Amino acid sequence: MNSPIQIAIAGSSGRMGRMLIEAVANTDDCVLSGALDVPSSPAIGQDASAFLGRPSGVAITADLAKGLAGARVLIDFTRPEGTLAHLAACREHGVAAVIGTTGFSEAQKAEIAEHARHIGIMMAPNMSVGVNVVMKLLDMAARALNQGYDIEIIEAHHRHKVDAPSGTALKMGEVVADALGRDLQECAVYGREGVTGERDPSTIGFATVRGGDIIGDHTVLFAGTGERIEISHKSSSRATYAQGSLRAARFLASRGPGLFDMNDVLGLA
Ligand SMILES: NC(=O)C1=CN([C@@H]2O[C@H](COP(=O)(O)OP(=O)(O)OC[C@H]3O[C@@H](n4cnc5c(N)ncnc54)[C@H](OP(=O)(O)O)[C@@H]3O)[C@@H](O)[C@H]2O)C=CC1
Ligand SMILES: O=C(O)C1=N[C@H](C(=O)O)C[C@H](O)C1
Repeated sequence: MNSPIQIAIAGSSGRMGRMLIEAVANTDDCVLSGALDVPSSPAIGQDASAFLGRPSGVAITADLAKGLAGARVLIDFTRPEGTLAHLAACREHGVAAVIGTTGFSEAQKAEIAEHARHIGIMMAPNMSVGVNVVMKLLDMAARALNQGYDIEIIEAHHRHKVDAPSGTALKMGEVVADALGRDLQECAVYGREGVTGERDPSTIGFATVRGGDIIGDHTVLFAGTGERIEISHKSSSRATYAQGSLRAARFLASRGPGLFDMNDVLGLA
C-alpha cells in the first residue's frame, strides 16, 4: 500500500477548515501533517482535531514553514491575501495546493497562475461534484437558449460570507458568457436599483441574498417569452466541498506543476 498523502490545512479553525480536518481523519489514504491559522486565532497551539474528540498530535500554528513541514498538499479555504501568502510558502517548500478561497481580483488570479508554473495548484470556487456537473448543464443550456432568453444568476449564502457575488455564481456567469461568445466583464450587471430602464438582452444579471445559515444555493434563470428554465443547485452540507477537496489533493499528489480545475480532477474537461 502507498504511504498516505500528507495534508496541511490552512484556515484550520474556520468552517471549511474543520470540515476538512474531519474529512482527512476519516480517510485511510490521507493524514494531517500541519494546520495553519492566523496569529490572532485563539486556536493557535491547540490540537487541530481536538474538536472531534480524537487528537491528531498536530498543533495549530501561524508559522508557515512549520505548518507546511512534511506536507505534500496544502488545502486552503481562507481569504485571498492569506492564500497568496500561503502559496508563496508552498512554492518555497515544494508543496502543491488546493485552493477553495473565493473573492480574488484579476491581479491576484495572475499571481496564482505564476505560482502554478512552479507547483501544482487546483483552484475552484466550488469543490462539490454536483456544482461542477451543473456547470456543464449550463454550457449546454446557454448554447441551446442563445436567443430570446434573459439570463439571471441568483445566489444565497449564510450571514458570515464576506464576498459577493459568490465565486460559484461568478464562475456560472463565465461559463454562460463563454458559451454565448460574450465577455462577462462587459455584460455583467450586479444588482439593480432605481430607474434602471428596460433590461438589455445582452446582459447577465446577478442577485445576492445573505442570511442565516444557508450553506450555498445557486440558480441560473433563463427567462424567455412564455416559459422559463431554472437550473439550480442547493448545498445542504459542507462535507461535499471537503470530499471534492480531498479528490483534488489526491489528483495533485501525482502531478507536477500546473494550474488545474475541478474539470481536470473529475475528468469533465
Ligand atoms: N471552493 C469551495 O468549494 C468553497 C469555498 N469556500 C470559500 O472558502 C473561504 C473560507 O470560507 P469559510 O471556511 O466559510 O470561512 P471562515 O471565516 O469560517 O474560515 C476562514 C479561515 O481562514 C482564516 N483566515 C482569515 N483571514 C486569513 C488570512 N489573511 N490568512 C490566513 N488565514 C486567514 C480564518 O481565521 P479567523 O477566523 O481567525 O479570522 C479562518 O480560520 C471563503 O472564501 C469561501 O468563499 C467556502 C466553501 C466552499
Ligand atoms: O462562502 C461559502 O460558504 C461558499 N463559498 C463558495 C462561493 O463563493 O461560491 C462556495 C459555496 O457556495 C460556499
